[in-house]
Amino acid sequence: MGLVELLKSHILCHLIIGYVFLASGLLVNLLQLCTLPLWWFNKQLARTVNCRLAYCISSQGVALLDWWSGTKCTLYTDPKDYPMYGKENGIVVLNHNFEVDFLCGWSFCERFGVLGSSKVLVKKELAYMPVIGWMWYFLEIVFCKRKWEEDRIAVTQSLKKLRDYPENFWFLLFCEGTRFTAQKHQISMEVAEKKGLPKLKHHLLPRTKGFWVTVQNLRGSVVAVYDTVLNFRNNETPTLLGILSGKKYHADLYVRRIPLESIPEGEAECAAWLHKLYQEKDNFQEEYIQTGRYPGPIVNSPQRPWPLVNWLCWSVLVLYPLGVFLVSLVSTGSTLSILVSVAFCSAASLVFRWMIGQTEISKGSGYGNKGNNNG
Ligand SMILES: CC/C=C\C/C=C\C/C=C\C/C=C\C/C=C\C/C=C\CCC(=O)SCCNC(=O)CCNC(=O)[C@H](O)C(C)(C)COP(=O)(O)OP(=O)(O)OC[C@H]1O[C@@H](n2cnc3c(N)ncnc32)[C@H](O)[C@@H]1OP(=O)(O)O
Ligand SMILES: CCCCCCCCCCCCCCCC(=O)OC[C@@H](O)COP(=O)(O)O
Repeated sequence: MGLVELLKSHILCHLIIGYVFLASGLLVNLLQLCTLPLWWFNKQLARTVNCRLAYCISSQGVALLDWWSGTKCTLYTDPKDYPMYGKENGIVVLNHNFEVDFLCGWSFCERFGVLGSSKVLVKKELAYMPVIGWMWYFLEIVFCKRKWEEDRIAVTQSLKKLRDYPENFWFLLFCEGTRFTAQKHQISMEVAEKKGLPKLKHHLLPRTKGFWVTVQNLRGSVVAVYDTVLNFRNNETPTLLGILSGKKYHADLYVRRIPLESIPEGEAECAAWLHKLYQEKDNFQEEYIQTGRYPGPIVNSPQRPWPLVNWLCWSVLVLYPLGVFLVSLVSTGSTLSILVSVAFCSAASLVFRWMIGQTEISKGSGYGNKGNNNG
């Protein structure tokens, strides 16, 4: 292990990264709160400002993936569709097998200039997470309880609000509704059998209601569905802790652009369309496993320097006062103030570790397991 690798895996570096993320993130959350009065007299300006502020937070995740760990993300897509990416609104349908799939998604959003405005249908539990969850509230992210009877009205209302969004956005849908585990897969295939649907080898059976309601409510403002499949080379299953420790991975993303007008309007027809899409996704996944690649060519989608610039700026801004504070604490501080500071830092590290824990599949929800939500 070289010196740089050793340094990247050192806990002190992780604590510094965590501190920069939490301190800058909470500061941005505070700035977002200050934009509230703006919503009353210029809503579109408030939305644009919030997209820029959100970029300050989510691009730190991209900097960590692209610049700190050096993870590469390769894009397979039709070159004639490439110029449309980032220039139109799209619904992204992605497989949900990896703990860092959201970071790879963010990395692609960044490359196409839609990171600040990116949207997702996300489980309600994440709304309460400091920094990210609070940022999402101001971005008008759509939250769901994964209970259709309770979600139907709230999700529809949130989607309708996005119709006049002033920035281009990608709306991410993990239609499987939860991360893939062997047990959830077995249960969902029992459901597939009961419904007379073909079995999927690499995906859970998609939940169709969220997709249908999204397509219905965003018709006219969203132009296409991006069917996407994500995998990592060498059968790796990356973790956020691995990335934080500087471990380099190689992601391959397949993107297929499907015009929205080709998707049926009726609920049953739309659900059948989605089931067929997942059968095709399953075939792309199988092809990747067998050959190490997807159909179609690789298209170069270069990284931009802005996440790194953003990260460095925030680091200077929040590390300088910390340095000044620590020096004065050591030189003039009482034992009590030193103890209080140590306790505060320990609490902040625990919060950061808890946030990382939210990405871990082993700590995932029981949604989709037997006896839990229609399982
Ligand atoms: C060029 C590059 C392009 C792209 C780059 C890629 C990506 C970048 C894009 C954007 C990035 C943006 C942000 C990313 C950042 C962070 C996001 C991170 C993660 C958060 C994600 C989550 O939180 S996922 C969890 C929440 N989301 C969802 O659940 C969505 C899917 N779910 C639905 O749509 C659901 O329908 C619902 C949530 C709306 C409602 O849930 P409910 O459980 O009530 O669902 P249903 O009513 O649909 O389910 C009941 C039906 O399902 C059948 N059933 C029963 N058991 C099962 C089972 N085990 N598996 C499958 N189906 C089952 C049941 O029989 C019912 O059938 P019906 O026939 O009656 O419908
Ligand atoms: C320097 C920057 C550091 C960035 C690190 C950010 C810290 C962690 C942020 C956590 C962001 C939360 C996103 C995780 C989302 C996720 O993957 O949710 C899973 C859900 O889909 C399904 O849940 P489940 O049913 O439990 O599988």
